[in-house]
Amino acid sequence: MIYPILWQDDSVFLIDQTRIPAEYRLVKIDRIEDMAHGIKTMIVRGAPAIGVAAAYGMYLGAREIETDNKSIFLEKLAFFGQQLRQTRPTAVNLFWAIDRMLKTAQETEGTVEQIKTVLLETAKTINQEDIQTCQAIGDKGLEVLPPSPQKLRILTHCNAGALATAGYGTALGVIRSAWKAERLVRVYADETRPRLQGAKLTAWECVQEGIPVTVITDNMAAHCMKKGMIDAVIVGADRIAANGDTANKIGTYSLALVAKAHQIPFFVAAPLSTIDFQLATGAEITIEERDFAEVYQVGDTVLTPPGVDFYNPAFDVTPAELITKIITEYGAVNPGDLKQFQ
Ligand SMILES: CSC[C@@H](O)[C@@H](O)C(=O)COP(=O)(O)O
Repeated sequence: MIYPILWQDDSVFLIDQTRIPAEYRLVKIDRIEDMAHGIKTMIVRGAPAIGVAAAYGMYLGAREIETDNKSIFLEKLAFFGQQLRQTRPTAVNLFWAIDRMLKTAQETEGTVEQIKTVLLETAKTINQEDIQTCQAIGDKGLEVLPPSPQKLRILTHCNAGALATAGYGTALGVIRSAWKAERLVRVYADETRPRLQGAKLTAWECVQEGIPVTVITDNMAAHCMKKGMIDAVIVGADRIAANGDTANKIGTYSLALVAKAHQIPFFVAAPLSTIDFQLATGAEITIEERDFAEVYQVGDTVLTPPGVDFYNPAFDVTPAELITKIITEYGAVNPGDLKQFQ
């Protein structure tokens, strides 16, 4: 099993996702600044993984605070929370984890040292819970996959796998469960421009587990569907509004449109911590815009002539009506029925 975030010898170790598949390297993180940098530069990425990393980041910040005074401690901890909140705006799990750590600190009785111990335990719990949640999503997802054909060909976008969570994955968790249940014949992985999480990370995870995987460029999906090569689409999510509108990696929306045009079921797999009930619709979701360099170059190779303008939104919002089911750890529901989880 792949675990992208490990707590060992009083430090956090992250699998450096900017290096895979060329190199498997662990980065040791001891300070909150380094965790904030790791999230911002995508050494760790994927909504649930960012949440788990932020939880450990809050503990790393907490242990740097030198005071016995609880009010001063809480004030400094809130400041560290602000630092982490500024790393990436779209994945709500980041904010969810920071808020949970702050609430735990506020509600814990005892000395500052005791609160620090409880915060470490809470970060470890968030880590463990996420692995169990993903396994539950995998099992629940299996129940709603199309009954035929027996062996499915599933298309996914970006990486919503073990690397994007504490382990097992959401969309790729359902795919893993389908593989174990002998309901899967092949994964089609969109390469996912501009950062190529599909070509690099999803393909790497599938190869690790011996799951047959075909990488296609993003603009091949409609063609593959028309040729009858795809039975279902499963993607992850970064933030889901109360009405089921779903922000996920850029390109997810067009994939949902072409799936609808070909009458192919389109599933979103995500934990409840990805649902933001404070937002009525997806129009309110903040979309991260990233460095233009991600668009104008691949590796060190510049693709475009000088004098060109660029636009680089990292996510888009798929309207709820294009989503067949949202698969959570408590079961799969119609996007309009999320309120039952509030
Ligand atoms: C289980 S991860 C779900 C999403 O976070 C994933 O699909 C995605 O869009 C990741 O984006 P990234 O920019 O790589 O963090």
